[in-house]
Amino acid sequence: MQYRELSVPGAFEITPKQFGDARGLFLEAFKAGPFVDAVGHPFDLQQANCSVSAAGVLRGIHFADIPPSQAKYVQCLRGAVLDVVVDIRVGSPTFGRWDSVLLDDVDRRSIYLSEGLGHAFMSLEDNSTVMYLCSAGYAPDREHGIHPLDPTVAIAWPTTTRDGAPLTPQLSPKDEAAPTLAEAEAQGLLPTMEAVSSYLATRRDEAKYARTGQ
Ligand SMILES: Cc1cn([C@H]2C[C@H](O)[C@@H](COP(=O)(O)OP(=O)(O)O[C@H]3O[C@@H](C)C(=O)[C@@H](O)[C@H]3O)O2)c(=O)[nH]c1=O
Repeated sequence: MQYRELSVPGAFEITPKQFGDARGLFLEAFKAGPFVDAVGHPFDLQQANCSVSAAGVLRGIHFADIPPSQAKYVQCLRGAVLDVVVDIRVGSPTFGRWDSVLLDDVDRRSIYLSEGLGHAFMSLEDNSTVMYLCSAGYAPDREHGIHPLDPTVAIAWPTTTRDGAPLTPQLSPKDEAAPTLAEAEAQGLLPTMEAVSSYLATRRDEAKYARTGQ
């Protein structure tokens, strides 16, 4: 299992080792040790989600108020999605930057997004099945969105499926009505880098105390 930090700090691509045999294959989908080594504190599992999406479905860009926000460890069990992380932390040196990982049933990668980051994905084929672990329970009143087609963020969403068929983005009414990044910032909805850093420092201190007693 290999962790690679993306160009948005706090987000990682995780590539598992797959063991194929006559029966099929096996892989470790999540492991606590490598996670702590890469991220600096344990993953606090509070909820696991699953969504199934037709080709072209575009979910996000979503984020939750901090503290505690909601960190996510995402994988695609069937089909393929382009999974995107957006730096929406006001004061971050990489504010507004996005990065992506192809999650599919071939390489079976995961992406981890720490607290305070924006998350979105587009399904690249029918029935793409995404499973993700969350560090906090769903709190609808604390969830927010940014329009995934905001031209300032300018995410390069795929225009075709893996087979080359054209894709039309399909958004929920809630995501269609979401503000741009600039509007969300003006409305005071975005997390600050300071709040994120302070929350993560507490998580790391707690983890160190649990390990060493000091
Ligand atoms: C996210 C969520 C939704 N729901 C319900 C609310 C609603 O009726 C239905 C669909 O919700 P949404 O339209 O918000 O689903 P969706 O657009 O798939 O939202 C998800 O998008 C991705 C990108 C994320 O990062 C997730 O955290 C989550 O925000 O499911 C829950 O009961 N629990 C949950 O944790």
